[in-house]
Amino acid sequence: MKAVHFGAGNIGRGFIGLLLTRAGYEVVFSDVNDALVNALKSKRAYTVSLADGSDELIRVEGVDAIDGKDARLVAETVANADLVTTAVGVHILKHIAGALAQGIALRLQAEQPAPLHVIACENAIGGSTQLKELVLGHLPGELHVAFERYIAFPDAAVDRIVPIQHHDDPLHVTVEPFYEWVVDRSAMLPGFSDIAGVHYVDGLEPYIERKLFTVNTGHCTAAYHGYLAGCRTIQEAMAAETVTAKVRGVLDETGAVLIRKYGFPADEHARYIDKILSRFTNPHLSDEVERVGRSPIRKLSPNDRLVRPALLALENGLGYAQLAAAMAAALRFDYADDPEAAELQQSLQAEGLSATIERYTGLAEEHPIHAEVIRHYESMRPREQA
Ligand SMILES: NC(=O)c1ccc[n+]([C@@H]2O[C@H](COP(=O)([O-])OP(=O)(O)OC[C@H]3O[C@@H](n4cnc5c(N)ncnc54)[C@H](O)[C@@H]3O)[C@@H](O)[C@H]2O)c1
Ligand SMILES: O=P(O)(O)OC[C@@H](O)[C@@H](O)[C@H](O)[C@H](O)CO
Repeated sequence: MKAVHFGAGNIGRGFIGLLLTRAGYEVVFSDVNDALVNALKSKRAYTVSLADGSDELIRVEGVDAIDGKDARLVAETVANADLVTTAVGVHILKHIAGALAQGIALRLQAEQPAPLHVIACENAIGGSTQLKELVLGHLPGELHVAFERYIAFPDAAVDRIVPIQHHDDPLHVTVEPFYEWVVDRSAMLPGFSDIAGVHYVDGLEPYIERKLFTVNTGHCTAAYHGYLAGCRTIQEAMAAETVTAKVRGVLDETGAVLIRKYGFPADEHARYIDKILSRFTNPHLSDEVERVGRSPIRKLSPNDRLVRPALLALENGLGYAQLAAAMAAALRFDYADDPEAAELQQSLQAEGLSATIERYTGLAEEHPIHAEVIRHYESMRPREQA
């Protein structure tokens, strides 16, 4: 069985590639980073270590790579694959959709096309569904019926903390021991053999919302407040009581929303939160706040980890003050090397606070959460300069 995986980065190598090879797939990575592609092509293997204090090295074999800039090669590889996965970043999906569509069009030329599953492993609600819409936009109308019949895009939730890597070996990756990959079975075609290690469910929404609004809401809260407090890593941020209180605060708010919406038992959800907090403080990981806070425009967008749970809280008469404080801290994330952070700072300067909140969060000036974000923003100071 052959899988094409878009994105040979941290989660691509440290989670999806590792799990798929263990499940018996040959994995061809498609990436635009020439150094990564060349190293994978020449070594056809890489190593993974677990951040658990052990020295164990896991060797991943049965991998190859192709140049993601070569659309024709990508399409041919997709045409002959049994599975396609992605971990490129949700904002990059539009850039891979064209070559993926070409590969799908090639498959659909066969008299009896082989079914294909495409699973986007991105931190987003409905990532595969978003990719499906992008791919459909590249396919002529006469292929749409066959496309719906033979190509499936089950949504997924993926969870494993993989920081930016700093090793001499550019392919080596250190990952936390914990992992979870949940896939929506209801969107799959008949006859698909389960991938060992994947948890299939019939409704993904509770899983993706629980993951995004707990792991990722808590994580970005630690990153943004930690950044303002001058912390370098999430581990440092979680050692600061003022930051952990804010992380606990947002997780209480999202927890109340999740319990109300999905009926998770409160004690079970409390254990889920504790487990996540212990993952953030893993002493064997060093995860920079700039990685976890990256792309603040995406993180402030209406359907993502801050605004969406705050809207759900408001709708249900629940609290959202700490979520609003995390949004305010995101607006103060002035890390110049992050293009989205730079754009936000520019908008704050040029348009002012209220217009920036409205433009990027979708919360209009008269919205109660908007006022709460302003209140917190004004009470915060910019990052202490080193
Ligand atoms: N790192 C984590 O802890 C983690 C955990 C769960 C989910 N995720 C999600 O996984 C995705 C990837 O995150 P990451 O941390 O691995 O990022 P990363 O930057 O390490 O990896 C992304 C890779 O995609 C490649 N890429 C960019 N444009 C491409 C293109 N057009 N075609 C092919 N490849 C392209 C990049 O070169 C890079 O190697 C994101 O959506 C992220 O939210 C990350
Ligand atoms: O990848 P992002 O930018 O959506 O979020 C940053 C981190 O919170 C994220 O990568 C986590 O490490 C990951 O989602 C854990 O499963």
